[in-house]
Amino acid sequence: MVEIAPSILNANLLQLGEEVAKIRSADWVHFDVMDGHFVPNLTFGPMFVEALRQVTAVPIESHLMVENTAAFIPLYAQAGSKRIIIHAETGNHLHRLVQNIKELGCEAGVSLNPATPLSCLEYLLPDLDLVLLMTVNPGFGGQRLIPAMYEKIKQLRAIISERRLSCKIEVDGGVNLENAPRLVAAGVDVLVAGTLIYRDPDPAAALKRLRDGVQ
Ligand SMILES: O=C(CO)[C@H](O)[C@H](O)COP(=O)(O)O
Repeated sequence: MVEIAPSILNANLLQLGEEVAKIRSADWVHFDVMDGHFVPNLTFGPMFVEALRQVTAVPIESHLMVENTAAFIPLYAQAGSKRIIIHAETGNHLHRLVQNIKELGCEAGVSLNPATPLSCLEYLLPDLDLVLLMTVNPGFGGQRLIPAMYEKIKQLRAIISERRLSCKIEVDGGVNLENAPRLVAAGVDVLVAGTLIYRDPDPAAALKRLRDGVQ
């Protein structure tokens, strides 16, 4: 079963509670944390996770697009994230950071920017619950998926299968109804979708269309 994780980046931020209520059939709420340094945009602090947790039963995954990853992990864990995803490009001690996430009781994911090779995860893959492959350069919603990422997904799927690992593959950026079946065929388990869902006048219907298109 493919999982769907709507990104609230392009939701109506003045009505965030209502916006999240519209995606109650989602598997995850994808929460984009940007610090204005690692990416050229700035978004939500941990208090937003805490507030959203009061109004939704859908688990929250926090995607930390920040430079100081070590400092932010505990804040987003304590705020109630079920999964924390950090960037390989930011961590000098990626293995230690992944262990920190797990010690705090969260699932651990590592994200790779489009230009970052899969090889940097060779010794870490068995420890991961999820690898998030960025299919756009992070920072903004509404970009086009980079076609070279299909091959990257296939290669990661082959490595996970060959090594008999249980780690899931998630993709983020430019997911739409046309490319979603191809992404799933390449080996994706979890689709992040922001613009597709929240730029639709009926986010619940958009979520259902995406799900129906890939099941
Ligand atoms: O991490 C992100 C941006 O860095 C967002 O989750 C992503 O861009 C959402 O993409 P889209 O709006 O294309 O669905």
